Amino acid sequence: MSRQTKPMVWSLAGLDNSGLAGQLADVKTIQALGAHACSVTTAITAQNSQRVVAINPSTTEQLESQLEALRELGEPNAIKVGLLPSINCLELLIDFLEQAEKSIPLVFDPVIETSSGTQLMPDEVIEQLYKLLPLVTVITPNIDELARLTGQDTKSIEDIESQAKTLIDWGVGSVLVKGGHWPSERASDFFINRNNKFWLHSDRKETDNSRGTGCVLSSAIATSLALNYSIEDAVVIGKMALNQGLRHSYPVREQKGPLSVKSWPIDEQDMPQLTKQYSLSEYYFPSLEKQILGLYPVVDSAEWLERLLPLGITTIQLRVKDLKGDSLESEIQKAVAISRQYNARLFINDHWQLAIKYQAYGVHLGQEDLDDADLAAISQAGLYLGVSTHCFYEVARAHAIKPSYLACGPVYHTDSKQMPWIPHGIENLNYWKNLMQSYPWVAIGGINTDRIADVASTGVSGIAMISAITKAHNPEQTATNMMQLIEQHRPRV
Ligand SMILES: Cc1ncc(COP(=O)(O)OP(=O)(O)O)c(N)n1
Ligand SMILES: Cc1ncsc1CCOP(=O)(O)O
Ligand SMILES: [Mg+2]
Repeated sequence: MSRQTKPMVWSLAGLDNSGLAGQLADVKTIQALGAHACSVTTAITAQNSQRVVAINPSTTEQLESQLEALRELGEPNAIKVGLLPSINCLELLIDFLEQAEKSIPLVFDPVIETSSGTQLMPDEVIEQLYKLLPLVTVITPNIDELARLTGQDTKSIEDIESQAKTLIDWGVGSVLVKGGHWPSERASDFFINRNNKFWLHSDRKETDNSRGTGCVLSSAIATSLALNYSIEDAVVIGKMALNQGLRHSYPVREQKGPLSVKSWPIDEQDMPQLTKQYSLSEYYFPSLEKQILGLYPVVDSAEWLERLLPLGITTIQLRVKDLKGDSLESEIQKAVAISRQYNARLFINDHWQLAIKYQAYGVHLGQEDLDDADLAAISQAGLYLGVSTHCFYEVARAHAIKPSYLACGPVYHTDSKQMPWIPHGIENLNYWKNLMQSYPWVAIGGINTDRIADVASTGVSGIAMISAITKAHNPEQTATNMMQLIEQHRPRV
């Protein structure tokens, strides 16, 4: 008997008996992403791809008994809320959430109308929604629903941003405005909460079979929250599930059919591009193509380059945290000169202006560095770019920049830098590398002689480290051993 426990996600939504949208779409998505789905059916809607035949809201007794039965199973790890067809249903949900022992992540897809134009949520419920909003972790309106909820016209990108902010002011934790119906080249969604705001862009998928997109997106977000992902990661995973679902969508009896989510995201083509402003950048960073970065020491002085480059190391990073002004500039200038002498790829950490000034090979930037760096200037100067990533949100952000490599860390525990991240381990390193296959990957964090064979076996392009070399008893000997181990263990293609 398997003892594996799965998180539990409730779909509190309307049943669409044609299986195109609503609760059946939710349940299929939740299960495909690895959680256990439970249902509280708020209405039985009789529909097919052409029309809505009837909407039969569940009675108070039916709702209460479903909640009672599920409550005895234990509180859910997340709830996806869809159609709320009556005031009773809204009030029972609010009571349940207020009486819950802990705060339950709640994703609200405010389905007001079907895509064919039939109103599903009565006006009296829409008017009372303000009572639910402070209990909502994330709401996922489309443009029409955003306009209806805020009572304003949504005519521009600025309107989307300011109306989403209005929902935050009314107490919602986060808002994801779906841009699927917005007349733009890409399908771009806007996210905002009190700490962050960004856009998620994906190419539009040419298909008529797009029934249930909102249900798939919201239940994928709920499942990701149940699996303990942050809200930023959860919306990226949600968009990936949606894109995957669209790729596998199918017609039903030659009529418009549903999306089909098959599994946890495993394909780079489903990864959205994440930008802080609406527009996507148009600059370009050089590709490393088939070049293998190999052993990639991260050092804090030019003197280390003098010691390590004669060993045949081809990639190195200068990461200076304690110098400023002239002494910093002269260290970078010296390091660039030595790297040229050995024809090595020198990445400068953080100090992109000086990297441009002295024409280093490349720059390595973390996510915080990206906020201030002039990426257009780095690109124009022809420098290679490496970007640190730790999670879905950061990978999506890096994907919008298309750097020369992506770094994944910490792979193991590290004492060289304080970070909020749990180490990825080899399994997650493999996941990221297999997911984003068009990029060379660099592994970093806690890598040493004992662990380097496992890391090299993943096929990453570069293996970066600080302490295993700079704190070694004999750094030159250690680096030489590690280069041999990489050579022995890296997969041959
Ligand atoms: C190869 C490589 N990967 C990750 C980092 C970390 O960069 P960053 O997140 O900017 O943190 P600091 O190094 O600036 O502390 C790196 N330097 N190199
Ligand atoms: C800068 C950095 N970024 C992710 S892990 C790390 C530190 C790597 O140092 P070490 O190789 O000593 O663990
Ligand atoms: Mg940095």
